[in-house]
Amino acid sequence: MSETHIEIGDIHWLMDILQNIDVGLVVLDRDYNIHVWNGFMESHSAISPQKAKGQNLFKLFEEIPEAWFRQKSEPVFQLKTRTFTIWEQRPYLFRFKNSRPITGRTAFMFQNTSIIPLESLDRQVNHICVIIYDVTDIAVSRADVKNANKTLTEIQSKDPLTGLWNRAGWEPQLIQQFNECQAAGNECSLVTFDLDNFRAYNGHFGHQQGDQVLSNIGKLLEKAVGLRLSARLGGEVFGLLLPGQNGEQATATAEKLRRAVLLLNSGNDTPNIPKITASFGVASLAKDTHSAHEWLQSADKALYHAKESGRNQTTLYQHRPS
Ligand SMILES: Nc1nc2c(ncn2[C@@H]2O[C@H](COP(=O)(O)OP(=O)(O)OP(=O)(O)O)[C@@H](O)[C@H]2O)c(=O)[nH]1
Repeated sequence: MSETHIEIGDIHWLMDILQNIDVGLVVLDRDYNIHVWNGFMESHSAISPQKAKGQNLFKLFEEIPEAWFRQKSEPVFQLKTRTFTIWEQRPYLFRFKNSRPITGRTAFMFQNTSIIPLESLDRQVNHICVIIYDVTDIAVSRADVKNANKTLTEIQSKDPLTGLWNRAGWEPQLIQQFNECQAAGNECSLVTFDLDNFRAYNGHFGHQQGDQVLSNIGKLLEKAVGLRLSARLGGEVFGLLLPGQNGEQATATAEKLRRAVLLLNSGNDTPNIPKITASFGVASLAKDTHSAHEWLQSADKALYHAKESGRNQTTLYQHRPS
């Protein structure tokens, strides 16, 4: 076999590899006209090499932002260095349909690209090669992990029965309100409330109906102050923040809620049967309230007082005169 014969064989193999390799290969000249368009590009774009060759890249693919792509390619021509684009910055260079069977949930193919200089015999770079990698699997699984983390955070911070924050989810809101209102000198009040004799209610009506009551309380709170500011702090204990309300106004809001809780008994007028009622503690934010924790403790003390005074009532925490 002569040397020339082997070289021709090599080129033949190289052409085969170029055609069949599972990455996109595109050679462009300085005017961004296409010189090479391999099998990967043909099968994903449905444009044959015959049709692609000689065409201007930006005319053939109008979705490619010209200024951005030129900025990525010019250093390759001028400095003979490689440059890259990654899917996190721009999901794709060519808008190809996603053809992956497992990660088929995304409509398009995520791509990373490398742009490499092609030197001619006189060492000039008049052509560049754009290599396109399909990274859809990586991008989709990264998005799956992100979504799973989001769901996990939600599970950890939300109460599934009422849809309200749980204590862990609510604490950051409480701390934020505390910090913001203290810094700005704005009024804000905190209310905690606890269903009365709920053990007896559960004992009489069953746990499932007890759950329904808790869920209805959640709806009342969502309607009254919204999901962001209210929480189920524990079994039958709830909390809500009332920005802009001083102690007196917050007491009026708590009383309104207390009456709304009473309305959950409609249809249950029989004497000696447990009724749904709740006791409320209100604490306005005072200048000498040192922490969100102390604020919550003040509301809890007021709630304890309401319980001790006979339940189904509201107590406003009395700050020491300054
Ligand atoms: N149905 C239901 N009941 C719950 C849930 N979480 C806590 N409870 C019930 O709430 C009741 C709380 O009982 P206690 O702490 O004795 O309080 P109480 O009976 O409400 O009495 P006071 O608070 O003193 O008025 C218990 O019977 C718990 O089982 C829940 O998710 N669903």
